[in-house]
Amino acid sequence: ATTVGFSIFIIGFLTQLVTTFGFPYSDTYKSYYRAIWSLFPPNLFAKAVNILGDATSTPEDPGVSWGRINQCTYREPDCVITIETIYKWLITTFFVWFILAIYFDNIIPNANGVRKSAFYFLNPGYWTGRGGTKVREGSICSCMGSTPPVEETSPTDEDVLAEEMVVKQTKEGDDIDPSVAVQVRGLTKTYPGTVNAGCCKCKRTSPYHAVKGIWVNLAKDQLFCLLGPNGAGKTTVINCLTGITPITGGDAIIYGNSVRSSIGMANIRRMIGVCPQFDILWDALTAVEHLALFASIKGLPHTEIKAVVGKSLAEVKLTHAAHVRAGSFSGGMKRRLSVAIALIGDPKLVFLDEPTTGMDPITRRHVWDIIEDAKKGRAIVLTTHSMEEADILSDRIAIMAKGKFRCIGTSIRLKSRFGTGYIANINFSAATSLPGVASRDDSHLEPVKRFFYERLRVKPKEENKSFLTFVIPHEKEPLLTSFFGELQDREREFGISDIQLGLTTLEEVFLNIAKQAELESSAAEGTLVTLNLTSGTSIQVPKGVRFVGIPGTESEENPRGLMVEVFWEADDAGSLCIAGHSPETPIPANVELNRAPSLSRRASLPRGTPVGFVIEPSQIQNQS
Ligand SMILES: Nc1ncnc2c1ncn2[C@@H]1O[C@H](COP(=O)(O)OP(=O)(O)OP(=O)(O)O)[C@@H](O)[C@H]1O
Repeated sequence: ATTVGFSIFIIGFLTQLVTTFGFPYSDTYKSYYRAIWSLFPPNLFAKAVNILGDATSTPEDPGVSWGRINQCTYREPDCVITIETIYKWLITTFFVWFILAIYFDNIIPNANGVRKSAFYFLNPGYWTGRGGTKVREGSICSCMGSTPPVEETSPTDEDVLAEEMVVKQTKEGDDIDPSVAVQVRGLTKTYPGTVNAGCCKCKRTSPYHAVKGIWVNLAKDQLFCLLGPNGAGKTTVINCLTGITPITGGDAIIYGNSVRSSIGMANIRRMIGVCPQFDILWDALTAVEHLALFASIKGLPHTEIKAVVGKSLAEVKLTHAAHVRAGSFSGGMKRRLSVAIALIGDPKLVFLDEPTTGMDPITRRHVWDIIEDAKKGRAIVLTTHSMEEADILSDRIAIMAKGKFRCIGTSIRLKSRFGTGYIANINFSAATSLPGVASRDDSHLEPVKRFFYERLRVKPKEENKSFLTFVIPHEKEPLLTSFFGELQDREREFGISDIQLGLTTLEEVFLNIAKQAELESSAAEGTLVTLNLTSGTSIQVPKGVRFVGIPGTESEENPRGLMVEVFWEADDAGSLCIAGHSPETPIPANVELNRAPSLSRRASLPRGTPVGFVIEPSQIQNQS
């Protein structure tokens, strides 16, 4: 901006200098030169100053009065322009530049690539406020704007497919269920890539398909949670639904308004509240000033603003900092203020993008209560990396990865479909587990471990002297009633103080889904990570793989070679990384071995790095 401003200043200075020396306001020059030159107001201003100078250079000169603004001074023998004409030109060019500024402001893409069509003003909807024009994205230069379409693929998950069918049916009938607040119809978003325009051609980085066709109905009075690893596309979905970034394909209908239409988007903006992922606050404004500003933007009557702001501040526990500038707030205080801004003015739809990031546990729970209360009478879309938050607040959850929904449903449904089963926690009474009382070792655990193994064929996942944790697969479900009945009857005999049975956690579901997505994409793209085996060697394995065969381990004793189970965890950024691996075990006899690399980009690997071969989990599970 500084460079542009400085350039305009230099150009203005030069053109005025040229005007002062007589160009083009004399008979020597054609009239169309003067017309073109006069389109730039500083040139006219320079000419007007010249005329005034000529009219007042000596005490005898008469000057310029209203009565003589249409007359030239005697110092101008070739009188081609008067002060009156200059006034007319200045007024006309003011309107011309003003209209052009509005026009270019509409058609030049903003920071997020949103723009209107070049002929938006020809659409009657623009003037009548009905229908509106289509919101466009990308540059007005065609070589910069074209992006390849997203490849259409059917969802592999039955619930995601069922949701898509429900939306498609209502879309065809165009009668949206009144309980639906938002209907997302095949939303796609492709970032066009960055462009470097050379003198002859455009150079661009490849486009990126951030969202690849999402179909979903979001109900009123419910909180819909979007989960997914970093880069899954959650924020992009929110940005598309709030009009921050234009959608590439599909549509979304929010309370009857399409996000593709400029008027629809204007209506949507009036009924939504947004807490963006990164706080957009003014350092110089206080908390009260922020809330009062947003309350008046949302159209709250001035008489109510003070009370509403006070209530909002109390809800997010910021009353003590009401008159403190936001620039001196801690990260957690800024998030709370952003949440309060999103909820002010009673919006019908609220987007909360990772609202509790950086909050301490007490404040976080308090904000959860606020969000829970806020569900009444509105729909909420939440993204979070906290599985606890998702579990507590969500009515429905969708897990996204690589721009697609991988699963959708209630927390219980996801846990029962994608979790490994049930978790049983067995706590032992103090008498048996306290050191020095009954036993110093953990021999009291053995009968229970045996009991679990004999009846359910499961070994403990975690153990210490006072508790055992078992993961029980779904397929053992029919045995569980009698099993736990018997365990309860023998509680005293085993020294058990407490038995807890629950579904596996949402975190486990999340990791399973993320792993599956990583596996798919690594197969397609060739993403490999190094697995350092405890035996000392290293192999490359596809990200997210569970069972992997180790090349070069075939021996007389183990003719099929050895394999390991790889354990994964999410790092702080939400990406999958290796947490460890199981001991190396012989590959079972009837596992089908496909040693051919399934990866397309082996050439990019360091030379001589062995690549583990993937063994389908179903083949291993069939063994047990
Ligand atoms: N303006 C942009 N131009 C190009 N690519 C972008 C742009 N914004 C986002 N992306 C890419 O789109 C993908 C999805 O990004 P998005 O921010 O929606 O992910 P997310 O699921 O919200 O991640 P996080 O959990 O880290 O917030 C990422 O790979 C990101 O790099």
